[in-house]
Amino acid sequence: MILSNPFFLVIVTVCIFVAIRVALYKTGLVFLVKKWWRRFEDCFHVYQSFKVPEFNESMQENQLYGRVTDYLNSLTSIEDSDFTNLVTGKKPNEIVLKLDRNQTIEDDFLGAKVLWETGASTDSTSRSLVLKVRKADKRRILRPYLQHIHVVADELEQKKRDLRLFMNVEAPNRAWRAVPFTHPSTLETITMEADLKSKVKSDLESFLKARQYYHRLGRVWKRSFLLYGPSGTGKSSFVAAMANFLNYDVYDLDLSRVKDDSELKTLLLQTTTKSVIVIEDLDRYLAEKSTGLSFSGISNFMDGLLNSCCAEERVMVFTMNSKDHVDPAFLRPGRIDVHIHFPLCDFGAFKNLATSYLGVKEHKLFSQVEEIFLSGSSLSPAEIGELMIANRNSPSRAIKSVITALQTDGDGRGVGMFGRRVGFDVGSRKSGDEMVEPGGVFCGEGGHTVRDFRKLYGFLRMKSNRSSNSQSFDAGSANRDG
Ligand SMILES: Nc1ncnc2c1ncn2[C@@H]1O[C@H](COP(=O)(O)OP(=O)(O)OP(=O)(O)O)[C@@H](O)[C@H]1O
Ligand SMILES: [Mg+2]
Repeated sequence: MILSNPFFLVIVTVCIFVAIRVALYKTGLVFLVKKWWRRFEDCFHVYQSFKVPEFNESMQENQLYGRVTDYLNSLTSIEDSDFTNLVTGKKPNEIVLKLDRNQTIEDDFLGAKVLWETGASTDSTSRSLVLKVRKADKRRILRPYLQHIHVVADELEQKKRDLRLFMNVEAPNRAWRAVPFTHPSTLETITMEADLKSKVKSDLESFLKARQYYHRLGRVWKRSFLLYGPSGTGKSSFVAAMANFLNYDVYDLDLSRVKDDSELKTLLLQTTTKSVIVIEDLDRYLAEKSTGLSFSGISNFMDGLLNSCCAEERVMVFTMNSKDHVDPAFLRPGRIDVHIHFPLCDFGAFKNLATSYLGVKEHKLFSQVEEIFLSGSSLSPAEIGELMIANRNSPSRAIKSVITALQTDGDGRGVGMFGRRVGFDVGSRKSGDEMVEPGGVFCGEGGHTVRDFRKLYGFLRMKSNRSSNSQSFDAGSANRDG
C-alpha cells in the first residue's frame, strides 16, 4: 500500500541517490566512476596522438620535452593524477608537484579536451610525452595550443631564473658588470599607504600583460616611474621590491660614470629585456653642471626611443629627493608615466613600522607619539626603523627613543614645514599619473644621531660618491599598511 504511494517513492529514490553520492565521494570511488565514464565517452571519439620524445634521433635533448613538462607540472589537474612526486621548490619551505611516469592528465583549451600521457620510451631509458587530441578538434586547436604551451613555459622560465644586478663600470668594452641580485625587499615589506600599494601592484601587473596593447598603439612596451621624496623613505628599497615583483634584472646606471651621449646609448643597447633600469638621484646629477651628457642624450635614454629593441619590456625608474628644480621637460608624460611620492613618516606609518619591527599593534606611548606627529615633527622610515631595530628587545625603549628623536632631530620635518603630506595627483601637473609614497624611520639609543644611522643603510647606491652627500627635504604621506 505504502509502496504504491508516489510521494513515498520519490522520497526513497532521492534518499538512495544521496546515499550513493555520499558513498562515492566518501570512498573516493567517484574518481573511478569518472575514469570509466571518460573511457566510455572516448569510445565515441577518434583521437590523434603526438609524441614528444625527450631526445631526438641524434640523442640531442628535445627542448620541447622540457617545456611541455614544465607546462604540465604547472597545471592544477596534476593534483588529480593517480601518482605525483612531491619535491622541494626554489624556496626551502616550498613543495611542488611533479608528474610521474605512466600518468594521464587532462587539459582544456578553447573548450576542447586534450590528454597528456607520460610514459617511458620503448628503450625505457629515455622518456616521452604523448598528446592526444580529438581529431574533430585538431585543426582548430593544435597550433594555438602548442603556442599557448610556449607562452606559459616562457613565463615559468622567467619566474625560475635568478635575478642579477648590473652596474656600469668604467672599463672600456665591459659596460655592465653583474652580481646576483638577492635584495629581500618586497612590496609587502615596504611601508606604504595600502591603497597606493595596490595601485602600484596592479599597474605593474597590467604592464606585464600589456605587450599586445602597447604594440597595437605603436608604442614601445616600457613603463617609467619617478620615485621622489626625502632620504630614507624607501625609494631604493621600492626599486628592489619592484624588481622582485616583476622578476626582472636590475640595471643600476651611475650617470657620473658615463662619459658622453654615445656611451649612454651603448649602455642602453646592452641592457636586456625583462629588466628594471634605475637612475638614482637624477635631480642631483642634473644639478651638477659639469656633466658630459646633453639634455637630449638623457631624455632619449629616458624615452628609450633610440630603438624599440633597447627599451622593449623594460621598466625605467628614476629616483630624486625633489623634483622642484628639475626641468619639467624631463618629467613630461610619456617620458615619466607614474610619479610616486615617498614622504616622511606620519603616525599611521609609524604604527605600521611598530607592527613589523617590534610586533606591537598598540602601546600606551602611542598617544604621545601621535601628538608629536600632529605637531609637525617627522622622521624618515629609515630613521624610525633603525631605532626600532636597535631597541627591538624592548618596545617601550624603542618607542621612547623614537619620541626623543622626533623631539630633537624630527622637529619641523613633517607636515607643518613642508606642506603636502598625501599624494595621488593623477596627471595634475602635466607629468603622467601621480601615485604616491611610503614612510619613515629613526634610530639611535645612546647618543646616535639620525645622521649616524643614515650611514648604515642603502643598497643599490654602491657608489660612495653619490651616497655621501644625501639630503632630505619634502614631506609625506597618509596611512600605511606596512
Ligand atoms: N617605506 C619604507 N618601508 C620599509 N622600510 C623602509 C621604508 N623606507 C625606508 N626603509 C628602510 O630604510 C632603509 C633605507 O631605505 P632606502 O635606501 O630605500 O631609502 P631611499 O629613499 O632610497 O633613501 P636615499 O634617498 O637616501 O637613497 C632601508 O633599509 C629600508 O629597509
Ligand atoms: Mg636610495
